[in-house]
Amino acid sequence: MGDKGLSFLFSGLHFNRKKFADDFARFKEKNENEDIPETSTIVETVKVEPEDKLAAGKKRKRKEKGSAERVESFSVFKKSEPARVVEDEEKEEDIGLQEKKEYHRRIERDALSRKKYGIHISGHNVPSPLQSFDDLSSRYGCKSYLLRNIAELGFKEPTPIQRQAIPALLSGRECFACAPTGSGKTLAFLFPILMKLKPGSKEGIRAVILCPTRELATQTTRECKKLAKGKKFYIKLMTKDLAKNGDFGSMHIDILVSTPLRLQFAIRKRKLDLSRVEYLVLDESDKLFELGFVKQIDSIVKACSNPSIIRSLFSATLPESVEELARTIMHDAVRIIVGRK
Ligand SMILES: Nc1ncnc2c1ncn2[C@@H]1O[C@H](COP(=O)(O)OP(=O)(O)OP(=O)(O)O)[C@@H](O)[C@H]1O
Repeated sequence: MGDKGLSFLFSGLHFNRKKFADDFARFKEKNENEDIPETSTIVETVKVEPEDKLAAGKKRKRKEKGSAERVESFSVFKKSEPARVVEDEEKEEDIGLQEKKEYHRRIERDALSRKKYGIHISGHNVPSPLQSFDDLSSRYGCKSYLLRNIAELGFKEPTPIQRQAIPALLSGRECFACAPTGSGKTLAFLFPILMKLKPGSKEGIRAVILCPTRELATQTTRECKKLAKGKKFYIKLMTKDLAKNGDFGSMHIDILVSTPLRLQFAIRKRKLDLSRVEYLVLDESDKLFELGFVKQIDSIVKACSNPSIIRSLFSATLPESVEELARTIMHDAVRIIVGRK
């Protein structure tokens, strides 16, 4: 480092080299030994440059932006961050609060509606009952052909069991429904099946409806066909002949209606495959038990091995045996009782 450099920094100062000869020599020696570029030495010695540089940098920035803006933006930046967090939290709280309010309003509305129609439920998070058949399109995107068919059949309003069982099944919940004879249970389980299944699929049987008697099975098949009018659903009634001689491997069936004995026979003797069944309905389950079909039902439930199957039990009365079965075969079921148990 030359003397020029030093004298530039300390210009205006008189430096007595004689008086400080020793210090000067040591200072010079140190610099020469370290072999560090001049500027670094100055930085090291003066030890103010980093701050100065920072200040200079800041000044440069300040100049570019203008001081008023800088102060403002700085203070805005400093204050706005925490403020935004608070705002966000408040917003979230607001949304949370609104959701909670909406949730409680819905609970109240549902409770009033259920009271009005004599619907009693148990199970967690039970979907709202239908206010009208129109809810099916607004809430569940029901196809217009189904609503048209219902209108053609002269059904204007859903019956109480339909109001609660249809949304439960459409929400993918297993369902255990008890309502008096003639209260429209058939439509309550057929409607969600027709809404959810793709018609004319070649995947095999995807819905099984078990009825305690041949007459009831025939009646249910007829009703199902009426409701499905306009869509190419393969809806089959398990007749005696079909159970004995049916070539189920080459047959298209979407929905199968049967009595337990015939169905069990077809499973055993005709290798009927029920592994793709998505909906299994035990209609008039109280009668199914009265007639002693426990063993057959058991093997049918086993044959319907699809893990995502939705099982439902519909019944006019609720004996302990039916409740017991419901508990053993259902998961997270919604229990619906219309009127008195
Ligand atoms: N929403 C509705 N509005 C008017 N009539 C209806 C409605 N739903 C079903 N029905 C009619 O009510 C009658 C009884 O219905 P359904 O046979 O389904 O009753 P159920 O509860 O299954 O009786 P059961 O216990 O004898 O099987 C049928 O003629 C059916 O077409």
